[in-house]
Amino acid sequence: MSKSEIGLLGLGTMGAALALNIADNGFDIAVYNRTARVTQDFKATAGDLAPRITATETLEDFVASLKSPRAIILMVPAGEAVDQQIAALRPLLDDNDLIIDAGNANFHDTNRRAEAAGDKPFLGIGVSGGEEGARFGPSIMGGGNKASWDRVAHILTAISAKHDGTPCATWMGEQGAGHFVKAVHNGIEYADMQMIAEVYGILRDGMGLDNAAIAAVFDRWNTGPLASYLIEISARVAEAKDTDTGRPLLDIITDAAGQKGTGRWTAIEAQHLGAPVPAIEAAVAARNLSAARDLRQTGEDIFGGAPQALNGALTVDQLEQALIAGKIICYAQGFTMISGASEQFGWNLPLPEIAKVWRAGCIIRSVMLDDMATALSEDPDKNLMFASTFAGNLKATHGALRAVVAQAALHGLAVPALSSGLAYFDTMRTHRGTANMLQGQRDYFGRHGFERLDREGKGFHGPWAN
Ligand SMILES: NC(=O)C1=CN([C@@H]2O[C@H](COP(=O)(O)OP(=O)(O)OC[C@H]3O[C@@H](n4cnc5c(N)ncnc54)[C@H](OP(=O)(O)O)[C@@H]3O)[C@@H](O)[C@H]2O)C=CC1
Ligand SMILES: O=C(CO)[C@H](O)[C@H](O)COP(=O)(O)O
Repeated sequence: MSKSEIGLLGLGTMGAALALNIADNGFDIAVYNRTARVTQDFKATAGDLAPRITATETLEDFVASLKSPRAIILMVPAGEAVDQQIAALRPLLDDNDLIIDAGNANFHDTNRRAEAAGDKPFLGIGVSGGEEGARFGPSIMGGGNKASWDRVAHILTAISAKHDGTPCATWMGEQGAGHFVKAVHNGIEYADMQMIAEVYGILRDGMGLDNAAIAAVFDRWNTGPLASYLIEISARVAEAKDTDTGRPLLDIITDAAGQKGTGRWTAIEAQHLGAPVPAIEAAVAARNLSAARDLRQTGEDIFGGAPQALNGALTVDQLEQALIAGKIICYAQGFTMISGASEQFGWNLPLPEIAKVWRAGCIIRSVMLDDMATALSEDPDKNLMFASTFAGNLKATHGALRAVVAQAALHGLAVPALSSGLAYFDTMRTHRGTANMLQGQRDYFGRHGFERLDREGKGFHGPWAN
């Protein structure tokens, strides 16, 4: 039997879809899964693609079924599972065989694994698009040794999404660069989803729209500047009916969000980098608070439920404008963070290419990313809010964002991501800020010293110093 060009370990939601995508693009692939029955079922249901798939039930057979030098994709949960599989595979592999971690790894882990691999090839690649993207074309953010990327680039570009014919698969930089970019992608995903959820809350609780009407609003927005995968699927979620009860699905989904950690990694790393991403931080906090359902019930019992009807205080068009502004502000934060990491880690991350690779296939794909790619190509170092296209958009929309945040506050409708975005925007257009007070306080209690506007130098103290 002829040997396969590539191997894939981990036939869960993403791995199975990715393996079919690889086979569908004409590559012979060997697969292995910890639970052998899953492998058997996978091959049995692969239909026309089955002849391209070699199903194996031991790691030894898996490795033996691959062409040398081998390339093996891991698609298992982040953390220990990746380390376990690397440890199990390495003794069976030759020194120039390539291991590719294609799951959502913390980039610090990827850096560590790349170090530990030494001269043995190792890549960490971020894959986005959910199950459908993995099956028919994900967005791929590669990281690690460039020569190793080049060995498999023909496969990764073939299986990736295409935007106007351009593959959405790009090498981002050494070591954990690909997983870092994927984490920021997911952080932006969290913020984008949170802002849509906040607007959904206003439509539902503030304006009294039913699910069908909310779906119609999202569908309409999906034909304008907000056109994106997340707006599109929000309409589908809003209109869905539960197959058991026939009730609107949204009405029976528990209001407690799960999370696997990528948004949290992004928020933590942003703090380390000193490149804050408040919209993403607000989105992570909102997920954490959503999970505290009992506590929220206690709050409602004590204070009464917060949401009140808006009685015409806002229009649906203002919500659309607010979401446009919030989205620009949130992406400006994400790209600023990427820029900070690029400098800090010496990665030279290609910001315009990152915007391009997110234009198709991934969860945050949207028409706006095309304009972002253009703006970043013109000046990758400029905060996106200040690029002429987006400055123009913000001038036209920030009034609506302000109205939405203000009316939401007055009517007990929590909008943490939108309001943090507005605060970021206002902070970033205020030259004379308020940190002079912080510096005065720090000097008062700790002799930390301050700089003066009227003199050169550092380490000045207030009159309390003596
Ligand atoms: N779902 C999504 O939308 C996306 C997920 N990802 C990332 O892709 C990776 C896989 O996710 P997903 O496919 O959703 O996960 P699933 O839970 O669907 O599948 C997990 C797979 O990993 C295997 N596995 C779990 N633990 C181990 C272990 N200790 N050793 C060996 N194999 C193990 C499972 O095998 P078994 O059958 O034996 O349990 C299964 O094949 C994760 O890193 C995830 O964050 C990335 C983008 C999108
Ligand atoms: O990477 C992804 C999409 O890009 C995964 O779907 C990820 O699981 C989403 O994150 P979380 O589970 O924390 O919501």
